[in-house]
Amino acid sequence: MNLRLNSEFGTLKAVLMHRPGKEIDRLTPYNKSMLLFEDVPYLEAMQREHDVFTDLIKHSTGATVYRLRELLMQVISDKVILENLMKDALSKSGMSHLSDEILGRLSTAECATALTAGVKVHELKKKIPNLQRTELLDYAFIIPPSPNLYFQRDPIALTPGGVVFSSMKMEGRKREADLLRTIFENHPEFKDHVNRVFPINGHENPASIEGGDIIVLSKKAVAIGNSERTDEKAIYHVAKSLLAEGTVERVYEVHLPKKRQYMHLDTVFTILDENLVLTYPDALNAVLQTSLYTLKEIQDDKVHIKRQILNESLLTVLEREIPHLEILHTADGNPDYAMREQWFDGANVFAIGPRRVISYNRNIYTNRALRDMGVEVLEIPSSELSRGLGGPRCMTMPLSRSKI
Ligand SMILES: NC(=O)NCCC[C@H](N)C(=O)O
Repeated sequence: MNLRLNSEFGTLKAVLMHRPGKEIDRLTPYNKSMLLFEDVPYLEAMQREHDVFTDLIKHSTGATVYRLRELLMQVISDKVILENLMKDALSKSGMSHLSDEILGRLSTAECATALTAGVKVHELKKKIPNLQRTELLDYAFIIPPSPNLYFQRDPIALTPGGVVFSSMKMEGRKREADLLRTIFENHPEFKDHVNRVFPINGHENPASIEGGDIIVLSKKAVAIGNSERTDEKAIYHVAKSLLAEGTVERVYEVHLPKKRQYMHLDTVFTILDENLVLTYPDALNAVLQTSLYTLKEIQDDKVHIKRQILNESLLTVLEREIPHLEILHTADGNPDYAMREQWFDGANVFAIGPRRVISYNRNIYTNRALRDMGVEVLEIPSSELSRGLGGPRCMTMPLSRSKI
């Protein structure tokens, strides 16, 4: 599988998803904000909604749906990989020294759960009865949970030039990128197809970037949101690496308001066809300052890029990149409904093919506007999935699409 994507709307052939699991049950009214949720979801209902979503993708496209948990289990059957992941997960609570003891008592499936849903002290005491660490509270996490894992769009991104492994901004999501990177760099199905664009050197990188901020405009152009989650430093490095690779010729940095409802660029607009974009009303006209990175020269193996501040709206930029551009506004531009539906990711539909999208059923005015425009809209239930504030695009990581 060639891990590069040239469009946002080519017919879907393979996608990575994560069915919400025990990590969701870790959310309480007290930790939900820190873990980036608006409410405490009802896990079983959430799983039912997610199953509808997955089945719909399979039946409407015939695409292969890869499951994060299965890939993780396959990868951690290698003891060294598991040890590294476990030590790293425990390091956040200063407990790496417990790694061998934990690994000696947990099955592979239990390890996968520990790495995604976290582990609490009282749970560990059941497995390791002589663990008497009085300084630790029974209900404290020894490994923190990753309840946002079902938003597979964010820990990794595929571009025309290769793979970006995110460096997540928020503490509650940092470990997701480590899991995904370990999977893609070690799983036999993927490891030989990863051309890593970011991070460039080693694991540690102080810059932050999340997949939801990366939108492929065409084979030659990529837009990256400078947002609540993604900073200028990361964009610079990704731009440099992409431009040096040579497929992409233009990288746009789009400044977004640093607000939760616009947390990533894909909360503001998505591309549904070669010339159709769905967007929150006026977002493209707003003063979203945009910079353009292009390649200056490569001399003695040193890559030099040029950054140009563009005094034009994102709309003008998109019109240049996407010939005959048509713009569709969420809720057909009605300000109240657009605002309500923006909160539940109205613009964040998932394109499974040209003018074919999967959308939350709750965004009724946006879905109506899409259908009026001739877009096929497949709806999924959204009472629980939406409590984490992310839509169908956020929940999917396309790995392969038909070429445009
Ligand atoms: N691409 C996206 O916009 N993803 C949604 C992520 C929601 C998650 N609760 C977060 O705050 O990171």
